[in-house]
Amino acid sequence: MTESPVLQVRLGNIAHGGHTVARHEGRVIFVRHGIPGELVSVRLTDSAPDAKFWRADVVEVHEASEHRVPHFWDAADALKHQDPVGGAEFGHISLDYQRELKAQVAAEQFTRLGGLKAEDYNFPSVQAAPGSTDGLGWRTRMSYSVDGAGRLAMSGFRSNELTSIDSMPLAHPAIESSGIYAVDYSGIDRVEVAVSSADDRTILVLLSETKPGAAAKVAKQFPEGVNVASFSQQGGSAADGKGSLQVVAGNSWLSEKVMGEKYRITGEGFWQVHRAAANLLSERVVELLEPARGEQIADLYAGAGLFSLPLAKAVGQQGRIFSIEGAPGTHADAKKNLKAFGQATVIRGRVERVLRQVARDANLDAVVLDPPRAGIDKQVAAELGSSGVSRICYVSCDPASFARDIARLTARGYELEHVEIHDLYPHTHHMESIGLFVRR
Ligand SMILES: C[S@@+](CC[C@H](N)C(=O)[O-])C[C@H]1O[C@@H](n2cnc3c(N)ncnc32)[C@H](O)[C@@H]1O
Repeated sequence: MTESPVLQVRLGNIAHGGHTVARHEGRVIFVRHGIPGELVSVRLTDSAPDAKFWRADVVEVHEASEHRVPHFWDAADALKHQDPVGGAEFGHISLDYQRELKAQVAAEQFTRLGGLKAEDYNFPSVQAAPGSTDGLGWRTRMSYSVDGAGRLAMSGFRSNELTSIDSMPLAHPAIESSGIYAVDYSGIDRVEVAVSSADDRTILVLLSETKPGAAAKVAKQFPEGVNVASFSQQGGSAADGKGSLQVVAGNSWLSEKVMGEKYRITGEGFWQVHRAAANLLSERVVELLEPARGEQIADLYAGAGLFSLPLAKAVGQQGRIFSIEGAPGTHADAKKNLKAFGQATVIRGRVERVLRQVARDANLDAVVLDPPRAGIDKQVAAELGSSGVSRICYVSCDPASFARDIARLTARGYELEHVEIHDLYPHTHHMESIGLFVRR
């Protein structure tokens, strides 16, 4: 096998996706694991002669940034491993500077794709989430592969090569101390682990079997009290209704508590990952949207009803909430979570298909949008525009699709009145934005 070429480059600005931008003989190279301003050697990972740009990973640092710190996790350290595991790609940067870089990426996306003007806008800084100050231990949900020897493993940043692991410092301490790394997972190909942030203790392990009966054998190795469910894939995931969950020990769901209300979340159903996220986002959505008694509000991409529930409380019995979610398992959770609220209509369906009818039947005062990474469909922006709804609160986990949707909503008569960014994914390049749009 021939080794990929190594070049020496000076790293430029940060780009969306967590790369820094370098140039070599006129060609742009997107470089991982570096910091703007550093002089580094990089190994080319994508370098087709006719490609518009190349990709590369830092392998040696000649002039380090003042913001460089030793990576907290050996398995993810690009200076120690040619194919470090993914999931902590900013771990070599000080936490404060990670946030500064994220703010630069967001401002660049908001101006370039969103059409906002820097002179008219006070672009937000990125706020630390409440809780830990070192950015570790925040993940209440983890997903692992299993290697050929039956051990928990993660894939390389840029490959499917598995590296077995015996810790993941971003995982919640209860996950780290649950004994999951000492178990033999033979006959299993994926392991999902979740901890309830209601008590910071109750663990649910979801096992995807390649061999029938393997989950029961694995479950015997866990300490008492760990909930275990098996998940058999029939061409999909439990969340899209194509698989089935079976309890092996305990329950196949976890309880959560947010703003004093209880939620039930099944196995693969969606729930926010950062331990502070559900509370923080619910509080901010309610504060920004200011729901009033008697109002009608649609919660689109509603998940298990995280925002629908406090909104239902705020609008009261004279108001109406439409909670719209596409994944059957998550929708079933939303139905249970909102059962006590007669003012809530819980609808299973794709927003693109359902919104028009809801907007026609109701008299919507406000909308919450919390779409997946791809953002909202063009048609959804058009329907919001013609519905005439006066306030839209948009929660986004991707600044590029959010910026594109800022432009779409602006073109449909909305103005971005407020935007804020939260660091709900420390030590990665990801960030969570919340925007409030008002009708002009
Ligand atoms: C980022 S999550 C937000 C969920 C919820 N707001 C929360 O914070 O817990 C996005 C949700 O949208 C759902 N979803 C994705 N695409 C959808 C679509 N086209 N129509 C309806 N729901 C969709 C996913 O299943 C997921 O539950």
